Order: sequence, then structure tokens, then C-alpha cells
Amino acid sequence: MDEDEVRTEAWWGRRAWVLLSAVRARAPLVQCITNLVSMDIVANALLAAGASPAMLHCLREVPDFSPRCDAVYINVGTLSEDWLPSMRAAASAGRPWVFDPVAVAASGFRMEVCLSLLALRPAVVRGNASEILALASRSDNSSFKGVDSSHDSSDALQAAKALAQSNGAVVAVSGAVDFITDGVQVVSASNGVPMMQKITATGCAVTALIAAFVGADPSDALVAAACALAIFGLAGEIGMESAKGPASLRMHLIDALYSLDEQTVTSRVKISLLP
Ligand SMILES: Nc1ncnc2c1ncn2[C@@H]1O[C@H](COP(=O)(O)OP(=O)(O)OP(=O)(O)O)[C@@H](O)[C@H]1O
Ligand SMILES: Cc1ncsc1CCO
Ligand SMILES: [Mg+2]
Repeated sequence: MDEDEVRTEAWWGRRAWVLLSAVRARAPLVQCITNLVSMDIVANALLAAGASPAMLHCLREVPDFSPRCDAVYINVGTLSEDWLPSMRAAASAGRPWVFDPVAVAASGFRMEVCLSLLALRPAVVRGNASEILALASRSDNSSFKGVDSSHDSSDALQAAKALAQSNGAVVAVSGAVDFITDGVQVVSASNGVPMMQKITATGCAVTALIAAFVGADPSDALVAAACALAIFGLAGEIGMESAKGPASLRMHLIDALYSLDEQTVTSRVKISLLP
């Protein structure tokens, strides 16, 4: 094996820096069809990272616009039947796309929609543990609650692997430790702070960041997803050094994402390949 291919923590730190630098240099255009709660934090997180967000969701614009994007991001958080045709069309536009199945178990309808979107072959699916467990089991069981997770990310690791194997997508489960898998390899990313769960739509924002990383370099969605999750978590850790609570963490996290430098990224990103 080439020395460069030995995926040590230092290797991951360098990859994370290279990918963040690629986002800053290329400013990938990311079409976001995302929920109404998340639009502001998603657009601001993408801008701070160096990407170019566009919150376009009109079906009539998809044929012109989506094929010109570097990546498409689809999030069903505030699902409405009106937006479904745009979601399906944008996901089918031939660009790499990333899926956030928010609260997939909330209803039979939402489950059906998420399964139909999954059939359109996203490059990456990112959810919290409850979402990935529900999606993998195709069950809109009432023990699953709303948009927040009631499980630890490790509870959903096997489900994530099974989902990746059956769909050919990279599957990422967020939580105290994020797990990212292509169905064979499993990578963990352990940056972040618990207070990030107290800011609405941080999960939506990190899924959008994954789309930006995939848009900047579509060659390896597993690496892009792991690096985006670690970078976002690291911005949370640095933001927490100045924050007094969720509202100021939101601000400081976005500032930290904007200011990340090579030394900080290469020394603080915590990613490893599980045996
Ligand atoms: N206990 C924790 N410790 C550290 N980081 C965490 C913790 N829980 C979540 N995170 C981080 O917070 C971000 C959001 O993950 P989370 O699992 O809360 O998403 P989510 O439930 O989909 O959020 P939302 O639906 O509000 O967008 C991720 O970057 C994740 O790594
Ligand atoms: C609170 C909330 N409700 C629907 S989407 C969303 C944002 C977090 O996913
Ligand atoms: Mg979510």
C-alpha cells in the first residue's frame, strides 16, 4: 500500500484541509431544496465554508438550473406535496445529490416519499440515528419521535451499513460520534460539542456542507462526507470556546467555519477508519 494511502488520523486531517480548500477555491454551486426552518443556517454555513448556496425550489426552474449546479441538496424537513416534483426533478438532474431524510418516521407518507427519493440514488444520505434506523427498517413506527434523535449514533451503525449496501449510497449517522459508511468501510468522526443539538437545523447545515464537499470533489463521497462532518464539528468546538448558549454558538460556529486554517484543521480533525 502506498504510504499516502495509510489512512492515519494525520492523513484524514490533510484530506479535510485539502477538501475545505477545494470548496474555498471552487465555490461549488449547491442547489438546496431544504426545509423552511433550516434555510438561513444552511445558506450561511455554506457561504462561510466558501460554497455558493442557492435556495431554488420552483419546478419550472429545475431543468435550466439543476444541471448547472455542482451538487444538489434535498431535505424533507417541512415536507409539502407541492415541493415533491421539484425534489424528484432536481435529484434526477444528473448532478451528485445529498439527502437529509428529516423525521422520516413521522408518517407513512413521509416514509414513502423518502424511500422514493432514495431510489433516485443519492451520493450521500445523512441523518441522525433515529432517522437512519427508521429508513433502514422502512418502518414509520410510533416509537420514533420528531426531528430529534432518541438514539445514539452507534445504535444505528449496522442499519447504516445495511442501508448503504442496499442503496449504493454513502450513509452518515450524526451524533456524539458521527459514523460514515459505504457498506464496507466505516469511518468515525468525533469532533463536535453536545450544544450543537440545541441549535435547530445544525444537522441540515452539516448535510448541506457534505453536498458542498461532494460538489468540490465528487471522486470519493465517503471521504467528502467524513471530512465535512469533522470540519463542521470542529467549527462547533471552536465556536463553543466563545459561546454562552445555543444562540451565540450558532454565530460563533459560523465564524469559526469561515476562519478555519490549515494548522487548526490538520491538528484537530478527529477521523479514523474503524477496523
Ligand atoms: N452529543 C454530541 N456531541 C458532539 N456533537 C454532536 C452531538 N450530537 C450531535 N452533534 C453534532 O451536531 C450536528 C447535528 O447533528 P444531529 O445528530 O443533532 O442532527 P439532526 O438531529 O439531524 O439535527 P437537525 O434535525 O436539527 O438538523 C452534527 O455535526 C453532529 O456531529
Ligand atoms: C424543527 C424542524 N421541524 C421540521 S424541519 C426542522 C428543522 C430541524 O430538522
Ligand atoms: Mg435532521
